Amino acid sequence: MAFAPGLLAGRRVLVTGGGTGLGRSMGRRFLALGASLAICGRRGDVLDEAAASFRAEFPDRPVTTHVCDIRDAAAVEAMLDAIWRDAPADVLVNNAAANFLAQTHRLSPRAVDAVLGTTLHGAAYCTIGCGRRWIEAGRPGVVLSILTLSALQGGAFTVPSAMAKAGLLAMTQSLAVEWGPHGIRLVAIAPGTFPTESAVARLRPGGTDAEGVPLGRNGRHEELADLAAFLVSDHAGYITGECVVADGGRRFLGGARAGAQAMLRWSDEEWAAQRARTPAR
Ligand SMILES: CCCCCCCCC/C=C/C(=O)SCCNC(=O)CCNC(=O)[C@H](O)C(C)(C)COP(=O)(O)OP(=O)(O)OC[C@H]1O[C@@H](n2cnc3c(N)ncnc32)[C@H](O)[C@@H]1OP(=O)(O)O
Ligand SMILES: NC(=O)C1=CN([C@@H]2O[C@H](COP(=O)(O)OP(=O)(O)OC[C@H]3O[C@@H](n4cnc5c(N)ncnc54)[C@H](OP(=O)(O)O)[C@@H]3O)[C@@H](O)[C@H]2O)C=CC1
Repeated sequence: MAFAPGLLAGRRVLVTGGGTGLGRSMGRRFLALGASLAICGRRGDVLDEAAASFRAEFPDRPVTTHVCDIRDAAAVEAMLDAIWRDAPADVLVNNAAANFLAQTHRLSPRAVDAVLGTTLHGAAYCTIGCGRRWIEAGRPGVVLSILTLSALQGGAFTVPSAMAKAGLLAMTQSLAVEWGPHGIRLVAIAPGTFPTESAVARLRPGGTDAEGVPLGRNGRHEELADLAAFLVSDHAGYITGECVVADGGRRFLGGARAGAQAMLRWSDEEWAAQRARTPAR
């Protein structure tokens, strides 16, 4: 571990989508650094399994689970009320997101809403709900949003996701100003490829080789977790409104997202096959 073990001692962190993938890896690192953790998602069994694994590894660290569809603003408020009843959260990590590969001209309104509803609206509800509580109580706070490279450079075939993540970047920059006087920091990470079961199935039909990555490999979960821990800690106390890219240099090799060049030539059959192998959730 790269940091002093007590780096996040006494901090209460809420990670949306913290039962799987990168959210789970970040949550684990926050616990290891002394934080207590709340995780949310739509599937209670997934959250319970993650919490059991956390408790087995960190028996003295509090972990709570919250079944919550963040697309539902009232459900987000109810979750935040439940968390605050124990004690106020200090850190929010906007990690939950929805995404799939699709040709944009074929997206239905419901498909657009499915992505924007979670990735943009859900993160906005969580951020505003935490910010309002912090400001009313005169408490500081930190919001870390997990973006993607497409927030910075567009993302063909994942257009609603790119739109949503770009919106979160605008939120980060805007609220850094508006909420700065209240001692609230907003920071973001734009990860390159950090393989997770869900993202591989949805977004990398051809596998996860590191083509187009100057450093020659994909990201490791512990590298993202280290960066997240630093950014939410007091060591990053003068950083706000900033987005840190962790992509092994991929952004500088060319514009198109890895894989998009081949997708430009996919047939209708190949798109149908990709749709068929994309898990519903
Ligand atoms: C390592 C890797 C590096 C990857 C490197 C690149 C990284 C990119 C950065 C982003 C990464 C991520 O976000 S990774 C995170 C990915 N994780 C997730 O997506 C988890 C959550 N996702 C989900 O729950 C589902 O996939 C999702 C469809 C979004 C929502 O599920 P719901 O049950 O709410 O919705 P559904 O009822 O199934 O579908 C709603 C509508 O969307 C349509 N729809 C559903 N799937 C569709 C599809 N594939 N193509 C077109 N349209 C689709 C349906 O037909 C519906 O429209 P109608 O037919 O009109 O009714
Ligand atoms: N993996 C990668 O290479 C990259 C990932 N990212 C970003 O990292 C983050 C995590 O991605 P990753 O770990 O790969 O993917 P996952 O699919 O594993 O993570 C998404 C999590 O969000 C939860 N979630 C989805 N929709 C909702 C909702 N409506 N309400 C509440 N929770 C929801 C899911 O749980 P449930 O389904 O139970 O609700 C799941 O736990 C995302 O923001 C993604 O955009 C960015 C760039 C690259």
